[in-house]
Amino acid sequence: MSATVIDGRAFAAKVREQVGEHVTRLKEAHGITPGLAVVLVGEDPASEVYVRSKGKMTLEVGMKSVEHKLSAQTGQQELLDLIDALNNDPEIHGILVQLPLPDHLDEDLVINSIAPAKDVDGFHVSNVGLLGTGQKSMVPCTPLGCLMMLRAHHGSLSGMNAVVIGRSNIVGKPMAQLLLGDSCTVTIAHSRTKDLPEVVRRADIVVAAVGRPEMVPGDWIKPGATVIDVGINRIERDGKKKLVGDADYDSCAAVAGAITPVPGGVGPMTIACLLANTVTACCRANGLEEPEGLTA
Ligand SMILES: NC(=O)C1=CN([C@@H]2O[C@H](COP(=O)(O)OP(=O)(O)OC[C@H]3O[C@@H](n4cnc5c(N)ncnc54)[C@H](OP(=O)(O)O)[C@@H]3O)[C@@H](O)[C@H]2O)C=CC1
Ligand SMILES: Nc1nc(=O)c2c([nH]1)NC[C@@H]1CN(c3ccc(C(=O)N[C@@H](CCC(=O)O)C(=O)O)cc3)C=[N+]21
Ligand SMILES: [Mg+2]
Repeated sequence: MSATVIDGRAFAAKVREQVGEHVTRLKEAHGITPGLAVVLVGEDPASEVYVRSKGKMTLEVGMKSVEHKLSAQTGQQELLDLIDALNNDPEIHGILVQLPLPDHLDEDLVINSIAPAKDVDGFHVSNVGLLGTGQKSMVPCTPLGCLMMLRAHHGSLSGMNAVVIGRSNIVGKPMAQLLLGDSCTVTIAHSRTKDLPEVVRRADIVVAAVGRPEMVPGDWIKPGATVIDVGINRIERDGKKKLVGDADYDSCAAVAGAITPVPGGVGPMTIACLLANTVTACCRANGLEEPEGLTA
């Protein structure tokens, strides 16, 4: 048996199409164009690729896209002043500050200076608290994209055993919250977890968000389980540059029931959810009914 490949690229295209329809409706019925601002500090080449692709897709769905590229030496106050200006700009509905920030900047302080209603990453402490207590919030894009694919594949997730490998604030922890919200029995594993293979073997759903190339082998996977691979790792093999996930794709696909590939899985869904969150933020800011099916 071989796994169903969950096509994140195709799924993301459908989400963007829905987002585009809402953007058209906002423009035609209300004269409003949703706007997203992306702030990039320093010149990490991988981040620049990602920021460019976000900008392109933002324009494709008809939204306004603004990029602020600041030098790696940007001071904390300068960055806070820019965020303050974006917070007060009525044409901007979503603000994303690309992480990680250079070491001299206080990431928590910067993220928490974004107006929660414009925090389309869902990283502000007030959105984290709202998500954790089951209240309406902005939901982090990567976990939201994973949840959408899981719901589409399984229908209900109720009662399933989910193991999330990784406990970061941007992926692992919010992913666990969303799975709990859908009534999974959730285990969060991390670098101190004892006997990780045994823990993973109990999972009906495995979400790998570790940042270690091909760390999860097929013999950790319960036959028929669903593997969601969040990892984006750039490696070189046989002299060629390659992008691989945190799961060893071939051996996992041989035993899993379903699996997301890298590239073409979670990554494109992350960007589609960013656009979805921007439309949601725009609707909320204007007291309009928000799109259905585009949030948790
Ligand atoms: N597709 C997408 O859209 C996105 C992809 N990513 C990718 O996802 C991956 C994870 O990102 P992120 O959450 O930011 O990473 P972090 O580095 O912030 O967190 C990694 C987590 O993995 C855990 N970990 C590390 N080594 C092991 C191990 N040997 N066994 C078990 N757990 C381990 C760490 O544990 P501990 O806490 O104990 O240190 C930590 O909790 C990366 O590859 C990143 O590039 C990230 C964001 C979006
Ligand atoms: N504030 C903030 N929010 C983020 O959401 C955020 C961030 N900072 N910092 C970096 C990580 C990483 N991330 C990715 C999103 C999409 C792809 C993506 O589209 N990947 C393509 C491949 C792209 C390629 O070829 O390089 C794919 O998987 O198919 C990758 C990585 C969002 N992040
Ligand atoms: Mg980190």
